[in-house]
Amino acid sequence: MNDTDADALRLYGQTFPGRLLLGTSRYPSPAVLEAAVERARPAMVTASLRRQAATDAGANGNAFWQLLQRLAVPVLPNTAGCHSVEEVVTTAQMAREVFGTPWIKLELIGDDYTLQPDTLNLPEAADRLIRDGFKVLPYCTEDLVLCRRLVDVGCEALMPWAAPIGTGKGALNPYALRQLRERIDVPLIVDAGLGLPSHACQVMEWGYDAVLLNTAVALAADPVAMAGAFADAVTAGRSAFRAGAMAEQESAQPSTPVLGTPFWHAA
Ligand SMILES: CC(=O)[C@@H](O)[C@H](O)COP(=O)(O)O
Repeated sequence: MNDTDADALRLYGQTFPGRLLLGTSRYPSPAVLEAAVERARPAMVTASLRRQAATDAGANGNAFWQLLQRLAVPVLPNTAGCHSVEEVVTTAQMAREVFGTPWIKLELIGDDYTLQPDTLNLPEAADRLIRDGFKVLPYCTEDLVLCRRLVDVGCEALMPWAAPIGTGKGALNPYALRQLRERIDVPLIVDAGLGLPSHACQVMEWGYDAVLLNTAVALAADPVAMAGAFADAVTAGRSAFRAGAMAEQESAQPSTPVLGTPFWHAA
């Protein structure tokens, strides 16, 4: 086992080869999506039972399923568009049948304008899914108490947002995200709102375990190149985290200390 294998992402006891997860919506074409996935080699790709419709990326339903199979990347179905616990449970059960996987990205939307998760009902939804045998990755906010509650009901990994979905703003609340990283022991995947590779690198430097993103790649002028840039940024951020960052200083510190007498004055 080399160093990379030893540092592999582990979720619910399963090992993944990378730390970038990619969404599959809003690409200019299925061919571009395929090329972006080949470039980034994501650990998982998300798929929405409800939204992956004929109009999405110009693909019809069947073509999309065939494309997913060609990609040969584990699929993470999501419950995008669900507004109640009952809707979540039904959608997740259908997704399990269709995609043949117990993995589910739990999305329970509480506000249609901000697409903010319904933080009050999320633990109940997660609890129901876990009791039903799902491996649940809940899309949540950076609220520490909510995250603890999700862990309490059995979530073995969480997906706090950086910013609202599709905004590309990067981490809006660095303080809370860093606190969360320090206070929660399960793997944390930053999901939503990352717009630049530097945003992804930053959260990885803070010790986040992975990132999930869609819009920043799909809507880039060159999605394939941007997929590669994000993959590189995630790797760099992880390496920096493992290397251990220096402590910030409040004042200048000479990087070349001046000690003793210069050798040319010594004689
Ligand atoms: C793909 C997916 O699951 C999205 O719901 C996810 O939240 C990505 O967000 P961005 O599009 O902001 O990257």
